[in-house]
Amino acid sequence: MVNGKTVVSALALSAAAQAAPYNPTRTSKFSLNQVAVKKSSQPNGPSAYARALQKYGGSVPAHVLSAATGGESGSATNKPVGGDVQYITPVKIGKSTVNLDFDTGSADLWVYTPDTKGAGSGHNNYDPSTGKKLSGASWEISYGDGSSASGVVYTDSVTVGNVTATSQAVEAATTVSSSFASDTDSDGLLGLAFSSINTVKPQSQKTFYANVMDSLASPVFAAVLKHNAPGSYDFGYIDSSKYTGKLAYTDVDNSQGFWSFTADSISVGDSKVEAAGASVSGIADTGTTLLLLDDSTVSAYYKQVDGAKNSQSEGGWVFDCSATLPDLKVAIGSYTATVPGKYINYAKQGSSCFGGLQSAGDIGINIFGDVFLKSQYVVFDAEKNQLGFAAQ
Ligand SMILES: Cc1noc(C)c1CN(C)Cc1cc2n(n1)CCN(c1cc(N)ncn1)C2
Repeated sequence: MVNGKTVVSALALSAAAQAAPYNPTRTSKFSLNQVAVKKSSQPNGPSAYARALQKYGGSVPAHVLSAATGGESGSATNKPVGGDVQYITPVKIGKSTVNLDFDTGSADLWVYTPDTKGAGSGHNNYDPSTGKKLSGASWEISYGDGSSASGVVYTDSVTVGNVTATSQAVEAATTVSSSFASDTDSDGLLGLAFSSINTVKPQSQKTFYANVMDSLASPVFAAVLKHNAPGSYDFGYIDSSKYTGKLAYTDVDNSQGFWSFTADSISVGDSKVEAAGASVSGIADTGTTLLLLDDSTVSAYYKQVDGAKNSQSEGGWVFDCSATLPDLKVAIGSYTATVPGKYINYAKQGSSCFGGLQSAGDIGINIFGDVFLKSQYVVFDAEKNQLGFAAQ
């Protein structure tokens, strides 16, 4: 998680495995929900076609949806790397294709170029020859784990799935910290937080989502992160084939630039673990690997795990790898999001296993990172300022 002023810590394990070369995006066929296919008095073939497909539960190809609504939509496949440490998605920028970490906790789209110092080899570079230099502009960002990057800015065409921002600010790194330089799984980040925390100076720039929102069939995107399996980022539509039950919507507080929401309670098994009756606010953050909650909630959770201990030497809560971990239930209005206990057995670490639920420490806010998000289909809606959750 990042905000313009301070850096917040996000525990993450970087056991980054080498990412296999990554095949390009395919737009996916999908069944439609929530995207009104306009009925009109004038004949509209694509609308009639989309409605017919929908009527019988068929999937509506993105190009048909586009023609029917006049709006863009598309889906890009993401892939977990390093043991669910991060999720990378192919993005076309100008004539380059790079694999980016989509991050709903920050608002800068930054990439490597051949001029990036210390980046070494192993990254796909953006070739800025297709871009237009944003004269006098610079950026500098630091993240929760102390990693950082900085550089200059171009504008260029950026395509995710088959959705294109024609003049997107592309932040070219001249310097990156060592943890990025050695992370050959990721060629940079694509920020999906609110543009208010974009770090470009003297004039902050809009995120990819902010730039395409008005051209989308529906002004939303959805994050589908999975445990150890490919998922997707869907732009401009909601794909009801990717979740069960109904989407539960909740208000977003974007005053700090984040997708911040409030959970009414958190329970382990049948007992509530947060201070009785206290609600729990936090941010939906695809760029943070783990689920970070307040100390008391985390302690109460691991109290239910035999032998769990908060180890200084191991860097957090660890337990015997054979332990059975209880599910964690997050009540959001009348909906309960359930994080399976097995997701909280995050990774083997020495003779123990390291918890996917850890203390948020002195961050001051809770971070619903990938360990939480990979149990949910999450709709991000900046027009209605709301988040939608449903079980994957
Ligand atoms: C990804 C990742 N996550 O943990 C590690 C380690 C990695 C890979 N690592 C070697 C390099 C790295 C570090 C970060 N990233 N990539 C992505 C952005 N980071 C965030 C985003 C955000 N919303 N909140 C906090 N940090 C920190």
